[in-house]
Amino acid sequence: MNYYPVCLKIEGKNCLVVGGGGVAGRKVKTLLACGAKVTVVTLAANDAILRLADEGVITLFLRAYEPSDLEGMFLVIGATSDTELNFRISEDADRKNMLCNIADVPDACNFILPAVVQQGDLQISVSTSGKSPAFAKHLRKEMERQFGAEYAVFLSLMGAIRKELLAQEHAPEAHKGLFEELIAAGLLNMIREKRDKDIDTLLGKTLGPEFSLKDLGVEI
Ligand SMILES: C[C@@]1(CC(=O)O)C2=NC(=C\c3[nH]c(c(CCC(=O)O)c3CC(=O)O)Cc3[nH]c(c(CC(=O)O)c3CCC(=O)O)/C=C3\N/C(=C\2)[C@@H](CCC(=O)O)[C@]3(C)CC(=O)O)/[C@H]1CCC(=O)O
Ligand SMILES: NC(=O)c1ccc[n+]([C@@H]2O[C@H](COP(=O)([O-])OP(=O)(O)OC[C@H]3O[C@@H](n4cnc5c(N)ncnc54)[C@H](O)[C@@H]3O)[C@@H](O)[C@H]2O)c1
Repeated sequence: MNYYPVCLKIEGKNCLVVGGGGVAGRKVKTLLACGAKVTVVTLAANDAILRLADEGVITLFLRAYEPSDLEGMFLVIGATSDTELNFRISEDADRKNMLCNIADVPDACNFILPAVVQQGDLQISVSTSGKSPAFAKHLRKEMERQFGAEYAVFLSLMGAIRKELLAQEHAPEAHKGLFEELIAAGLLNMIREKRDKDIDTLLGKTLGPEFSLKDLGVEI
């Protein structure tokens, strides 16, 4: 079976995590990093989760899970040590057509989590379709060595250029060529080697004199 890959926008959305141990803590962290409004329901919570609740960053209910906890939630992640409960959460979510991930129980998930390489706005997700999470992690670590901080700067610059061009006119075909030219000319390498003068020359030649690192507000 093929999983359908997506990038979910969960900013401002209510997301529920059931469980309060180390695994739940990791899921809470990634949900928060994507701007979700996180609620945790758990019998007991570890220090990291208690601290987030004290700081008002998450909503915490220290009690057993109830099906009504799913009301108004965009997605649910189950990370409890109770196998029977994990399947019950999955069935409740299924009845509501909700997104549901139960940590380490692919049969109870309608989405699974990939290993993620993150460098600024660059995200590379690795999934083995559940065949080997350990290998997904291994590839993530290998790629983290390959994709350094220059990719984050490169995407800031490409994003700023693209915003400017789109504001000027809507000509996707013309823009596409310009982006390809910048990439083919080795802009990424220039950033890696901090060749700011060469970058300004390339931007001026390809896009026009009004394009420079300073004008675009990007520091390398
Ligand atoms: C990628 C990552 C993301 C995350 O969890 O956020 C993730 N698992 C990670 C680590 C990891 N998990 C496990 C090990 C021990 C070694 C091993 O078993 O390989 C390690 C390695 C370690 O910890 O070192 C145990 C394990 N995992 C699953 C099962 C059950 C089964 O396969 O049936 C069992 C056996 C439980 C048991 O023994 O009973 C199932 C799933 N784990 C997934 C994701 C989904 C498929 C992802 C894919 O398509 O590859 C899926 C299907 C569902 C899900 O959980 O979403 C994260 C790495 C993050 C990172 O570091 O970058
Ligand atoms: N993906 C991974 O990396 C990974 C690694 C280890 C374990 N796991 C899986 O995730 C599960 C959780 O792992 P953990 O290390 O965080 O376990 P843990 O024992 O530290 O935490 C389990 C949590 O579930 C809560 N809980 C139990 N019954 C509950 C109920 N009825 N209602 C609400 N909360 C309840 C407990 O209070 C506790 O906070 C494990 O059982 C295992 O299946 C996943």
